[in-house]
Amino acid sequence: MSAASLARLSAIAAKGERFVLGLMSGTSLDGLDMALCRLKGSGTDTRFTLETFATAPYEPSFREAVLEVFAKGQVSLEDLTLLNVTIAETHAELVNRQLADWRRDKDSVDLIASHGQTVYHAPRSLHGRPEKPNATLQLGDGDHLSVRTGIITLSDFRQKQIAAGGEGAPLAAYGDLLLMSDHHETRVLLNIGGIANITFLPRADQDDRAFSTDIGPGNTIMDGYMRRYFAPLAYDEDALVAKRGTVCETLLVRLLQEPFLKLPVPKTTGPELFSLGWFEAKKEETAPGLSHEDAMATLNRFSAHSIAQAIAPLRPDAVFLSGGGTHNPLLRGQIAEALPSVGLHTTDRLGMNPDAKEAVLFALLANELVAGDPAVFESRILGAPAIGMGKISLPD
Ligand SMILES: Nc1ncnc2c1ncn2[C@@H]1O[C@H](COP(=O)(O)OP(=O)(O)OP(=O)(O)O)[C@@H](O)[C@H]1O
Ligand SMILES: CC(=O)N[C@H]1[C@@H]2OC[C@@H](O2)[C@@H](O)[C@@H]1O[C@H](C)C(=O)O
Repeated sequence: MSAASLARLSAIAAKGERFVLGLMSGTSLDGLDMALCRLKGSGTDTRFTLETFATAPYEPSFREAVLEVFAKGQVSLEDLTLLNVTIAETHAELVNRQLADWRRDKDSVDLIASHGQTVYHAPRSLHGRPEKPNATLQLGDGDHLSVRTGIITLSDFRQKQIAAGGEGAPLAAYGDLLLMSDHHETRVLLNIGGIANITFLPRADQDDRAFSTDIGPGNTIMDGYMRRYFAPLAYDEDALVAKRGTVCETLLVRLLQEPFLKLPVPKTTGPELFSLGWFEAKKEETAPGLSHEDAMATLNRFSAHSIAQAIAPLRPDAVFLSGGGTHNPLLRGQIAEALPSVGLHTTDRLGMNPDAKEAVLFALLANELVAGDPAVFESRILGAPAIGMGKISLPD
């Protein structure tokens, strides 16, 4: 660790304005989201501008390598060890290429904020062993990213949150609270990625606390089904397949009986639970001969229904949508129909690009670690400790 790098870090912390590149690779494994953010100040005084955003799609071979271990109970330890480096090297290469594309010098980026790739999420509610801890594993080591890009990198944000008593996810509440809450409007921010999650942001005169929670599947089972039966398609673009099918009500009722959906909030989950295997077992029990189109129609309705069911009791004034599910017209339409008295918008309306939102949230967490005060979160978020998150890697 050189004194020069440490001095640079404290100079960055002291600046009035920082450029932070947020990196997010979610459960859909479609690519690396990169959000270059300009952040002024910190805490509730944070002012944010999205300078530019891009998603670099993954090569099929990279994606397959990740899928070898992704959300699996048993894997090769050698594969896992190699992937920790491969993911970081791949992300570093994508960052270097993207910065060149944007004609941004690396010295103009103060920090990288890297989420890494979740390969296994194991809160107690999922592993079911009360004597064991909450745990989660994100690969793509920050040291490799930092050395290969030459940029100070903050990474692995979830571990400290678990150490301080959380489940390590969702972390969205921290950023949403600082950037998106409103004095006069009770908001729900709904992100539909592989898994769907919400952040509840009560208006000032409400006694409730803010919280983030996973609520069930977004696209992950639909994507799995498409990859299995409609290869080489990786997802149901514009819901073309689901729109051709009819919902199987018996199967839908069976899917909605999943105990996770009834657990109190906040809670987290992942493709470890909501997998293609989970769905196919229930389909075999209730509707073995179902056509692929009907299966996709049922899955689409299931995501919409479980999402609406989680939001309705919160009685928000407005819901703001982000994530890849924003682009699925059938899913969006069904959510809107199931919540007739609530305005459903995308986060565009709040000045936030819906595809960039999660990458931005990690940039914001990095900004808080170097320049913020965790006390700003004290007693404000249910189930989420007031701490700064992220490990610091220096390039030399
Ligand atoms: N035009 C479209 N039509 C239908 N679905 C789409 C469309 N565009 C994107 N999607 C869906 O969005 C998914 C990608 O979403 P996103 O990038 O938000 O997920 P993620 O960040 O990987 O997930 P998570 O938030 O769970 O970690 C795709 O896999 C696909 O299912
Ligand atoms: C363990 C993990 O990576 N969880 C992700 C995933 O993707 C959506 C949902 O499941 C959410 O809990 C989380 O990501 C977002 C960014 C979060 O922590 O807020």
